[in-house]
Amino acid sequence: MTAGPGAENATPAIELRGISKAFGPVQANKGINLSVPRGTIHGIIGENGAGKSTLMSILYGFYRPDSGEILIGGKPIAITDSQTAIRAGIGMVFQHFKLVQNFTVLENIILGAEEGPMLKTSLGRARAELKRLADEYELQVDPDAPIEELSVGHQQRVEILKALYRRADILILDEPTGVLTPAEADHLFRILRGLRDEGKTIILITHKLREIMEITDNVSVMRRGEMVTSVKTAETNPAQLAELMVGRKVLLRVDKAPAQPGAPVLEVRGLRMVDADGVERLRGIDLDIRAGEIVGIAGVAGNGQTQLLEILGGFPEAGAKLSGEVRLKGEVLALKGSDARARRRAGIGHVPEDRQVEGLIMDFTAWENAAFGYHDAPEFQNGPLMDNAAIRADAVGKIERFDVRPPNPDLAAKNFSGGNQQKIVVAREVERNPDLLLIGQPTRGVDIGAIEFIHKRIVELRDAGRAVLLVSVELDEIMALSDRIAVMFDGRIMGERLPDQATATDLGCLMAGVEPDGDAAAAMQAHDRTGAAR
Ligand SMILES: Nc1ncnc2c1ncn2[C@@H]1O[C@H](COP(=O)(O)OP(=O)(O)OP(=O)(O)O)[C@@H](O)[C@H]1O
Repeated sequence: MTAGPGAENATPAIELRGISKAFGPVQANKGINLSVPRGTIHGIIGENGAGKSTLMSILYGFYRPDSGEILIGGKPIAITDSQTAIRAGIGMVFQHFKLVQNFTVLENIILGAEEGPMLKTSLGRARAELKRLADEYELQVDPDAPIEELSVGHQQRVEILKALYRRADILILDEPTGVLTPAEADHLFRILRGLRDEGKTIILITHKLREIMEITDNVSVMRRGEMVTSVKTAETNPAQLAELMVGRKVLLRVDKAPAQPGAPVLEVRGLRMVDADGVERLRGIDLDIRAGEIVGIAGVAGNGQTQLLEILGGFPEAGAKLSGEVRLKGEVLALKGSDARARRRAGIGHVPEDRQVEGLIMDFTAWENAAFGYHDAPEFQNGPLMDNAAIRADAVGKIERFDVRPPNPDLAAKNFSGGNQQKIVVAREVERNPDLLLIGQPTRGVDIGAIEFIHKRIVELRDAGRAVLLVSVELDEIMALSDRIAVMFDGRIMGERLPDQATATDLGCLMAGVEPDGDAAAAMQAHDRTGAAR
């Protein structure tokens, strides 16, 4: 890939010199130097906790560096807050969007821009400007739709539009494709290339080496707070980047023997769910998982996978009406009410899709979170009391075995990087050796070294004769891990495939609600419709 037109310009768009930042004993950034040429897409990669988000938060004025200098367009600048960053032409699209959910698209776009260049614009002019940007950059969204009614892909469009509305020249995107469907990710990349080609500078943080190879001009690698190297993308390859990131060779595929399925562990019959608004989310699910097998559920987010996992895990949405039958090792599970702890006691481990909301209590420490849901287990009791020393000792072992960084059991969950938070949840659930492991988006936001590790643990659990239900929007992950693939669309299972017989096109059609023999155009339309749904 060649660099965009502005790449020859000698003054870099961004230059960081000797940036350092510590959080207590953790040195998140150590003397970072980085130069990003104008009109290029620059990838930043690194393991979880390497310091990428910290560095970008410094650039966006969220944190002040302890030392070092920032130059934008060759001029030194003190970025004391995000308003200063915005005035310097920097826009940021966060991993967890910062939109006001019950405001409309237009309201979100103008919110906070009052102090910016659009100070005196009327709402009418703002609307016209939004339409112009949306047309020019193919970022169509309904200006009057409340954010909460948009799919995540469309919410991300709003974030990008918001930055463009503020005349951002430099756009930072933190893990932008983690929540997108493959089609949405392709669309995003087309937009980023367009922005680059008109001279804007883009920084892309991602764990996906495929994306780095596909879209970036240059890539910088961080490791343990330091900048290891910056290279031209055309002059490197995924294996080399993986090694630079992790400091050792990484297996970029899953190594597993054929499954040897045993007796049924999970049997789901005619499971239906109507949510509190009367919308039917599950329309009669039949699904079996046997001991020693991994069944992967593929599908575009929002087609009922979340509800299925939540119901099986024992915490259905409030007000949901459920019917059908679920058996675990032959025993019928009560569908009424919500009792995640009872499900865990019955032998169901659960790594929820959204670790920050359902998997962890963010203000609690790592050691408390490592036992969360199991704290009433006999080994954690001392007479009538909880044995905190035992819980803590157990957590220390998990942190060590799962290489959670920093290995500090007393740190609050919120102060770990996303990938390390995920390791805490996975360690807690996998190490209980459950009969059935429910695992949703296990490697979202997780670095490749840790992905390799988490995938290995899942396969080991299977090889120990356990059943695994995997839900992931990453088709690669589904194909690599599953012994059987079920595709969900609109609350139904559209079909099942064996991974060695399934092609991405075949699965893509089923994910769009169309039998693979069906009309391709209808498939695409259906796919677009699901993209717009929640
Ligand atoms: N507010 C904070 N308080 C304490 N420690 C923090 C804080 N923010 C970040 N850290 C620590 O700083 C280090 C760098 O974290 P950072 O989020 O920058 O990593 P990252 O490379 O973006 O990781 P990921 O890929 O998982 O998002 C980590 O060890 C993290 O635990």
